[in-house]
Amino acid sequence: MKIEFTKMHGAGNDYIYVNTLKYPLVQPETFAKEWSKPHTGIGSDGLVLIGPSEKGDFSMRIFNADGSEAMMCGNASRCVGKYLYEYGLTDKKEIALETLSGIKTLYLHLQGENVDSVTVDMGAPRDIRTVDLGNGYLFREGTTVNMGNPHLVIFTHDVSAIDLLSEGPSMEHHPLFPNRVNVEFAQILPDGNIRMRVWERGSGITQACGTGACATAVAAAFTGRGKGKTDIIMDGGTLTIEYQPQNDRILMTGPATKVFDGTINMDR
Ligand SMILES: N[C@@H](CCC[C@H](N)C(=O)O)C(=O)O
Repeated sequence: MKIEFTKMHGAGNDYIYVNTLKYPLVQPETFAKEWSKPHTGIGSDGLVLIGPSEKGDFSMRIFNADGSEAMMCGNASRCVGKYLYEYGLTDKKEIALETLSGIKTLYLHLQGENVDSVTVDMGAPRDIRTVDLGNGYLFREGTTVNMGNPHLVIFTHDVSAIDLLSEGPSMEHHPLFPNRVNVEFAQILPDGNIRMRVWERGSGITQACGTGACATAVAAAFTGRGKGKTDIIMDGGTLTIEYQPQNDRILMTGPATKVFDGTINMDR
């Protein structure tokens, strides 16, 4: 049996996308782990399943590279919009996407026949709090924001100086977060935009994180560092985040890029 997949990325956050309307996958956790490996698999930050929905137009499920399932993925939601439109599953330019953290509305921006970028209504941030990380860590304080999935945002004067490989896991597994957490290190730039580097729960260092970019903009506003519409500049690209506290919602805009199509031979 063969399974077709598409490799896509949003600002460098790369996933393997499978249309489960065509290829229903059992045990996606195992495939997420196996296929995400860089040397022996396809290489990715995880696996995304595109499926049917009774509540929206389509659904999305997201599995990290370690096989754990996440409730939401900002970068993948934009790529799902591109996939649905360009592979002819819909001709809508406004799509209701069901995720484990509710319906997210995608607004597709076309260039000719192709989807160039997507704006996602990410809904309302929750659980916004200042937390004391305690002694024995590089940073004492952080801000938690739940964007459907949990984030810890830590502001610093120089993100380039952070050793992500050691600071990331130490925060992901901090006792304050029994379900682990995604970690963003953020630096406010002179123009008010934000440089951010991320350690993702279940996937490690990634080039970008959509929910993390939203969490960073919210944390900046919460701690008096923010502005309404902010560019979050990550290692793999930039997302524009518009936080509207009065409407309790966040709009995320950014690119969606196809890398290649492939086929996996399951009989090998
Ligand atoms: N890359 C994502 C978030 C993916 C899930 C995350 N690692 C989690 O476990 O919550 C994004 O773009 O939002």
